[in-house]
Amino acid sequence: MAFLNLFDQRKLWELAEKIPLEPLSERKSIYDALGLVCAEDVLAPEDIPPKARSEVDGYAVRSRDVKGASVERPSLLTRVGSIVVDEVPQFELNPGECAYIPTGAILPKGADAVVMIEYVEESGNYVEVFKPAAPLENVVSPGEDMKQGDIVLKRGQRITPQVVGLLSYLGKLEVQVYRPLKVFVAATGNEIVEPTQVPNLGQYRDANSLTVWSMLKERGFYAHRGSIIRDELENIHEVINKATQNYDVIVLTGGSSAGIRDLVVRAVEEAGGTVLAHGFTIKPGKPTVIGIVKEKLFVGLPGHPMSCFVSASLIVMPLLRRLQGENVKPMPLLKARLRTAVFSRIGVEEWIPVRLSYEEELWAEPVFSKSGMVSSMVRNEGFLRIPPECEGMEPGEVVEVLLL
Ligand SMILES: Nc1nc2c(c(=O)[nH]1)N[C@H]1C(S)=C(S)[C@@H](COP(=O)(O)OP(=O)(O)OC[C@H]3O[C@@H](n4cnc5c(N)ncnc54)[C@H](O)[C@@H]3O)O[C@H]1N2
Ligand code: MOO
Repeated sequence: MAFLNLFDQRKLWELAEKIPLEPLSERKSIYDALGLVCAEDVLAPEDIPPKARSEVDGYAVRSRDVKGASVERPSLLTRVGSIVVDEVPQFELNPGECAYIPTGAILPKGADAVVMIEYVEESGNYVEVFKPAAPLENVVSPGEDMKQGDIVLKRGQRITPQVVGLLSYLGKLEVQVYRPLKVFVAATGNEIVEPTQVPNLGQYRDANSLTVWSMLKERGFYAHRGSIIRDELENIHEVINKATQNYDVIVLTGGSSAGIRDLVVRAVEEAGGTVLAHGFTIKPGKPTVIGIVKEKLFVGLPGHPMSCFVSASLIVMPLLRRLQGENVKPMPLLKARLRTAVFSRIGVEEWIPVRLSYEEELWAEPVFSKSGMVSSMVRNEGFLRIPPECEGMEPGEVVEVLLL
């Protein structure tokens, strides 16, 4: 009987270990690498900054000279120069001396702090300083940002816009990245028709394969959507077999449950594959299938649109990102106070769509939803987590919410 032994979704990485996919890597321009996963440790080629640099517009000083300075008892210094932002100062500060310095410029020798321009008054060659400056105040020391040889980007880190900026700053214009896994996605179901078609009564347009295809593309995977597959064992296993020739991952939606038309598990076995898990401890998303066919990953997602989306978010995307070489961190959960009571079944981690509002603190209001409803995918702003050991939660309780 199906679903007597549910796989604990929190042990997903144990499944990942059993999947024989090794991502290949290639060198790419950093400007074509956004969203991909870094396949090397990138080291800082030199100390950054190479010389002490001012963080503000002000006066470079010797901190000792301005110790105890105040409006009543300013320190009087001699201005011996004015530094230009892209030049190395050619003079040194002796005791009692200061120099104008703009934000970003290199400090002259002898200076160890900068006083912001707001706290000084200049008259002729003299400068009155009304505020003390601690050693290194308003200064970035040599190598304080990055030391030569520091790992600034780790293998497994995703190339974000910030990473593109950092690598540009370092002049590292190419980076080794993992090649995106190639994923084949298709919907199964005799009642499912193409989005371009007008459905008859009892037919519905395909939402699922396009939700998953979009999620994959958003995360930088190479995703191809195949045409809708009829609920016939022969058809399904033929599509799986063919897809294993060109793709690393095959994702089918629908037919994953226990009904007579739910043929996905049988099709995996017919294609010579092994089912590693059928049924997970999450709701929606329970009937998810994970298997291996011809050394490729097979995923069967539930047909109910909400279940398909939740399973794709909590199982498929983390799993594929991990197999893609990414160092995947647990998804961050927000704390919110629950508006109305929710109930659940022990042993299952339930995800309830919620709307969020802010009244002194964050509040989560459950949104009415059923797994088979399509609008629930969009009507919510997050998912409230009911832990497996919990039967429900009371109004006012602090709960965890995932933003998807
Ligand atoms: N006797 C049992 N019945 C069901 C169980 C169970 O444990 N025992 N589990 C339920 C759960 S939970 C889910 S989730 C669904 C999943 O079923 P399937 O994966 O077999 O999905 P289908 O039967 O193919 O479709 C379900 C539903 O979703 C609509 N659908 C399917 N594909 C699409 C698509 N691409 N786009 C939009 N909508 C789609 C389909 O028309 C059906 O209404 O099973 C429960 N049953
Ligand atoms: O687990 Mo199903 O995925 O609730 O609707």
